Amino acid sequence: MASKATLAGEIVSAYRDVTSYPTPTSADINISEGQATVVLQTLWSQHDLDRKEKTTLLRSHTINIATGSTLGKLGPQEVKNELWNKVSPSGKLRAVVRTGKDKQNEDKHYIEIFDSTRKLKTIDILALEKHGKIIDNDGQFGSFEWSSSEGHLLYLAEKKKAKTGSYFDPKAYKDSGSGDDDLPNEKPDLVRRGDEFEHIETWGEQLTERVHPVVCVLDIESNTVSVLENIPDDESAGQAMWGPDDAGIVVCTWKHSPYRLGLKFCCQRKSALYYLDLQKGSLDLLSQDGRAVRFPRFSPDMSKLIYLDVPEGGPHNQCARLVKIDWATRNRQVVVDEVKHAPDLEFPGIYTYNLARQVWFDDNIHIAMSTSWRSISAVIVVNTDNGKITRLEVDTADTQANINPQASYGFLGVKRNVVMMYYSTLNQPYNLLLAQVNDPSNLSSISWIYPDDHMETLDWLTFSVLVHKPSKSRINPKYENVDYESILCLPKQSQSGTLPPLIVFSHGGPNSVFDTSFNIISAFFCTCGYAVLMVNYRGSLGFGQDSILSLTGNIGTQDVMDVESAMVEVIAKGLVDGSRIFKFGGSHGGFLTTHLIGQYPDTFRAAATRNPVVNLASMFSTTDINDWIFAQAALEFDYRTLADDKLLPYLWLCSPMSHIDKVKTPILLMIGLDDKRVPPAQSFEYYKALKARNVSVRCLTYPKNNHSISDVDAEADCMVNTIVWFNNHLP
Ligand SMILES: CC(=O)N[C@@H](C)C(=O)N[C@@H](C)C(=O)O
Repeated sequence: MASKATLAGEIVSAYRDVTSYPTPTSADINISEGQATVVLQTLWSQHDLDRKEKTTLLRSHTINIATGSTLGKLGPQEVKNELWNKVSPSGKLRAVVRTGKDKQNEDKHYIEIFDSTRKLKTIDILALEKHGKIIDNDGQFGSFEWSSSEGHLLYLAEKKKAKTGSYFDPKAYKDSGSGDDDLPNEKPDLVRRGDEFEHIETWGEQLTERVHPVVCVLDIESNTVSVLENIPDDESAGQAMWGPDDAGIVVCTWKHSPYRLGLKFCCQRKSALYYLDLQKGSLDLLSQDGRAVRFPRFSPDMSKLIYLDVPEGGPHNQCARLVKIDWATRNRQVVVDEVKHAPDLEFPGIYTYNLARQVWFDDNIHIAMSTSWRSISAVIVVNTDNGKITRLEVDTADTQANINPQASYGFLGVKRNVVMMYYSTLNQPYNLLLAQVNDPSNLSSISWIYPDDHMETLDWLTFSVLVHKPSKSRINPKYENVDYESILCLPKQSQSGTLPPLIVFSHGGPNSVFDTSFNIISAFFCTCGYAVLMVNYRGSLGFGQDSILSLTGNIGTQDVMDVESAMVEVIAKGLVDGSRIFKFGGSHGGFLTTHLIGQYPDTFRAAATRNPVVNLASMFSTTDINDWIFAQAALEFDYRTLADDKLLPYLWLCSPMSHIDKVKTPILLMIGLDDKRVPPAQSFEYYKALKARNVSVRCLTYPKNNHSISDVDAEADCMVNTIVWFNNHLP
């Protein structure tokens, strides 16, 4: 791999290198009772820079679980146009949701059923006109589940939309009964006249196609679809699962009224977990009032249901509780509570944006999941009877395994006690690992199987995790003991012995976290000769709920100073060149970037930022999550709240814009023109203010890109331009 890339061609090829490593996204295992051979199928995501898209790759490993030997490998092969692909509980059938277009270029969704030798049937599902598009595995609403009898499929789809037309269209009628229209009731295909331009509320950033998801059941025998009607019409449904004996379903819902607030990255939204009894048609609330819910999962014997909850409202991601419902009694019990403070390496609580579909071991007692544990992504096994938590990881004393003690792990699922995971580090791309764990209460002597040869270690990057204690003046009096961390990545030492320039990288959220997993951006910056300091300032996930709460009401000061002091500590170690410092980060990380160049105008050579929050006062009325501003500013929010004359001065003072007159640092602004979270106007406001002050600013705009600017070509352009911008400002 490259040493230092400086020319545009070298930078591009460095980016190609670091994006050539795929990331595992899901796994499925086929294992028959009593058999030693398992077939592990994994899906991976990889950038294809030439096709300008992310490709989904399927890999298949046949493994003898007793000996650990890999008997065969297939793939990677590309998977296209599949929304879901799921094997039935017996392993005999497979259901696929496939997308396509017809000759008129209209969207098609097909459900295809296979057995082991042939395709049994294809159902043209949209042609049935029962609902809109089927929802994919979007991490928010989508689920796709075989019934235990294998006769039905449960999934989420958009509610069927009424057809709308113009007042001037002779074929259009209005069915609301309020207008002056003659409405032939027998008309099967009503078209609502005059509603064609009605505003449609959506679930916001990255969920702009989600309006009103409903639960659907397909009867495979008769090819008929039922849309379940017992869920209140004012609630969108998601994450549906079959209950015991297929007699009902459990489902999460999110209320529409008074208006929808964005759901992406927002685990605290008002929501409920219900049981819908299909025979009685009744709907029972399972979750606790005032708690926001996610990820219901039944135990294999269907006697227990677990899910995660956090308080409703407040910061957008928080320490979650693991809750268990005993199905027979419907008794609800908190298995793992919120952790307020976790000194040193103690368990800091549960933090996750996702939960694997298969989390239960066969004993119906233990579950496994990924969670942030300070700056590491860990896999934990939880005893749901007594709440005992054990970390599931490779024993680093096992020299044969040769795994870095700071490695991050991700959990893919468990089936018949075969656990599927992956690990990686900042200098080692993702590797699979697998183990038979017959006694989940004893994780001490697990024989891990590595289905692939170990992925190479990238010798041009080294990293270390640093702990930072806030200095006396920076201690938060309400949360005195909260510390924080950063991860320092160093590029290969230059032959001349000169110290590398440093990029100070802050994450967004602010309630998210950097971990030691392989990170394309940091690897890329290091290949280009820069050291990277990834700062998990107070407020990051994985450090206890107190850390999250310590930041509310202190954004723009506590987080800014945490980042600046971590940087000063690292410079003092003499590992980086303190005279060549750069700042990078997006969203709330852009808020920190623009704050830092305003509050420390002589520190940074240049800065680059993606969709930065620059002015809370003007963002309030334009973002899909106006409550975010209130939560982070520790102000009460209800849906009627406005940024009025009392609040505006405060919001202004918390904002980077209030420091604009001090800014001297040249800055690159990268803007997703379809960003609903931090609308483009934020960056344009900053751009104009800098132009008017004669500060060097360059602005790149990415049409059809949202807040994450994650289209492959757009992301690549951002990364290469960032390094070119920094290189141009190196002395
Ligand atoms: C909750 C949320 O989306 N906050 C944004 C302001 C933000 O910082 N987003 C992060 C997750 C990002 O990196 O885009």
